[in-house]
This record gives sequence, C-alpha cells and structure tokens, in this order.
Amino acid sequence: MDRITQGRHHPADTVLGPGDDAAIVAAPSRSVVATTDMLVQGRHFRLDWSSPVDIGRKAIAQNAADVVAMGARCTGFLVALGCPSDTPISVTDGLTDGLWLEAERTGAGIVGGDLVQSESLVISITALGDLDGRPAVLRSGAQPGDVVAVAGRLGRSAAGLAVLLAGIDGHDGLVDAHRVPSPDYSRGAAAARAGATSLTDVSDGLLADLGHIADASSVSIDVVTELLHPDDDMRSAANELGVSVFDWMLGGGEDHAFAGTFPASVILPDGWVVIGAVHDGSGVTVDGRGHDGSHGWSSFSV
Ligand SMILES: Nc1ncnc2c1ncn2[C@@H]1O[C@H](COP(=O)(O)OP(=O)(O)O)[C@@H](O)[C@H]1O
Ligand SMILES: Cc1ncc(C[n+]2csc(CCOP(=O)(O)OP(=O)(O)O)c2C)c(N)n1
Ligand SMILES: [Mg+2]
Ligand SMILES: [Mg+2]
Ligand SMILES: [Mg+2]
Repeated sequence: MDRITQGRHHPADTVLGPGDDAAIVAAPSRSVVATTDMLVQGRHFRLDWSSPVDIGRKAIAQNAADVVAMGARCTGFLVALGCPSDTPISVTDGLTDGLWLEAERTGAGIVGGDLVQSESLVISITALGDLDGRPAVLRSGAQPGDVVAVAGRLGRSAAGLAVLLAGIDGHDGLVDAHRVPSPDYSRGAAAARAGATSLTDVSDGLLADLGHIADASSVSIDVVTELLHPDDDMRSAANELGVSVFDWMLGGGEDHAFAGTFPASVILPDGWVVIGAVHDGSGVTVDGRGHDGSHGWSSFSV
C-alpha cells in the first residue's frame, strides 16, 4: 500500500490526501461534479496490447473527460484496484505511475482508493470536479439553429483497435491513440465560458454520443461528413483493412474528444471545429440521412 500512496506531489485541491479514513478535497463552488468509470481486463484493455502505464493513463483520461464534459475541471480522483494475487509489482507500479501521470495532466491528484484481490485486473475510478462558479453544461441544452462542434480527433482509437485486432504491422500512431487517449482537458471549461449549450465526451462513438445530446435536448443533429477531415494515417489503415474511414470517425469510441453545441453567433474557442448543425426533430443523421453503420460501442451488445 505504501508503494501506491507515498512520494507523490499533491496539488492544491487535495486538502488531505491518502492515509486517513477518507480524503478531503476542496469544493470552491460548493457543488461537486462526480463521475465513475471502470476498466476491466479483456473488455477494455489487454496486457499484451497495452503497458500498465498506458492502462493507468487511459483509466484517468476516461474519467477526467466526463468531468470536463460538464464544463468543469478535475479536483481529485479515487482509484479502486482489483488485482490477481500473482500480479508483478512492476504492473502495479506501472499502473500507479500511469494514473499519476495522467492525473497531473488534469491538474488534480489521486486522493485515495482501495485495493482488493480479484481474478483479473479491474480499475474503477471516481473523479471529482469543480465548476469554478459557472453553471454546468448539460446534454439537454442544445437548441435548433446551434452549430455542432468537436475538439479533438475522432476515430483514431477505433482505427488503432482495428489494427491491433487484425494484427497488421505499422500504424504506430493509431495504436498509440488506442492505448492512451489524449483529451485536452482545457476544452470543456473554454466551451462553457464561450456559451456552449450542450457538451459531452466521445466515449462510445460520435453518433451515439451526439444521440444522447439529441435525446436529452429533444432536437435532431446532423453531421456533415465534408467537415470531418480524416488523417492520412487513418486513410491508409482503412485502405489496408478494406473499411471506410468514416466508420471509425462516426462510430468509433474511446478518443474522448469533446462534442458540443454552440449558438451560431458564437466565435468558437481554440481547438473547436464545426461538424454539423442542430435542427427541430429527433435523432442523429449524417449528411441529412439516417446512418446504416454503427453509431458506437454498446456495453452489452458484444
Ligand atoms: N450503475 C449505475 N448506477 C447509477 N447510474 C449509472 C450507472 N451506470 C451508469 N450510470 C449513469 O448513466 C449515465 C450514462 O453513463 P455512461 O454511458 O457510462 O456515461 P459515460 O459514457 O459518460 O461514461 C451517467 O450519468 C452515469 O452516472
Ligand atoms: C480488449 C479491447 N476490446 C475492445 C475495446 C473497445 N472498447 C471497449 S469499451 C469501449 C467504449 C467505451 O466503454 P464503456 O465501458 O461504455 O465506457 P463509458 O462509455 O462508460 O466511458 C470500446 C470502444 C477495447 N478498448 N479493448
Ligand atoms: Mg460510463
Ligand atoms: Mg461521457
Ligand atoms: Mg459507454
């Protein structure tokens, strides 16, 4: 346990870190943003595909993105770890380093957790955040006439996963994007300050996650494929595997890019790019039509 808790620098929101019965985390806004997400070996990661550092980073990124998708910043993380009894120390050390590395990118610390013996590796994180006095940006605020915009790259994680599953060589950048998402954690608060009407992170797939906004806001959302710009390395991997690059961009999860809606009059903050529009109606369309391909990952379908 000492290996997990000792020798780390605790940022300002950590009023009391690990060691007592519970931690104390600052809540300057007097309301706390809270979310939890779990990574399960075999389901969310494989140790032959990802290093322990990668897995630790991904676990934090996935949770931090949900805090940021409320327009908040992260203030602390709680980490519950299940490990087989024969897990090498190098694996738990790597996980801990990865967790801390990504936590530091968010500006928050790991304030506590739990460690149990289990049959496979399971990492469950609870992330806390603060809105710094602003209202949260919910999924329910999109208005007909708004633009739809994203911050971050789409489809690269799904492309990397497809490369790993197919066992083909090369495409290291895509495989890296699958191993460790790289959300820019400043984008959510910037969107909130600019007047975003709704916000989410892309965890399951762009169309699925925009679908949550469309449902919650009682609007329809149209994505314009001409406004999505696939990278050359995604195009070449798609050609090699005989699939459409847009399947990854529209239905691929785990990039943890941010997607949101803004009034058409707003000058978008840095990093945000228009990809579509909000209309009256319901559901999500692509270039004005229903999309036959996958809209995103579904937790219980495979
Ligand atoms: N077991 C659960 N108990 C209570 N709420 C849950 C549970 N699982 C998911 N939720 C809630 O459902 C919503 C959607 O969850 P999820 O699809 O996991 O979101 P995300 O993709 O942003 O992580 C969240 O508000 C989450 O808190
Ligand atoms: C070994 C392996 N197989 C498949 C995937 C693909 N995958 C697993 S979970 C997921 C999407 C998000 O998962 P979920 O548990 O729904 O997370 P949340 O939406 O709660 O963030 C995807 C695309 C993977 N990452 N690793
Ligand atoms: Mg979740
Ligand atoms: Mg989310
Ligand atoms: Mg999900």
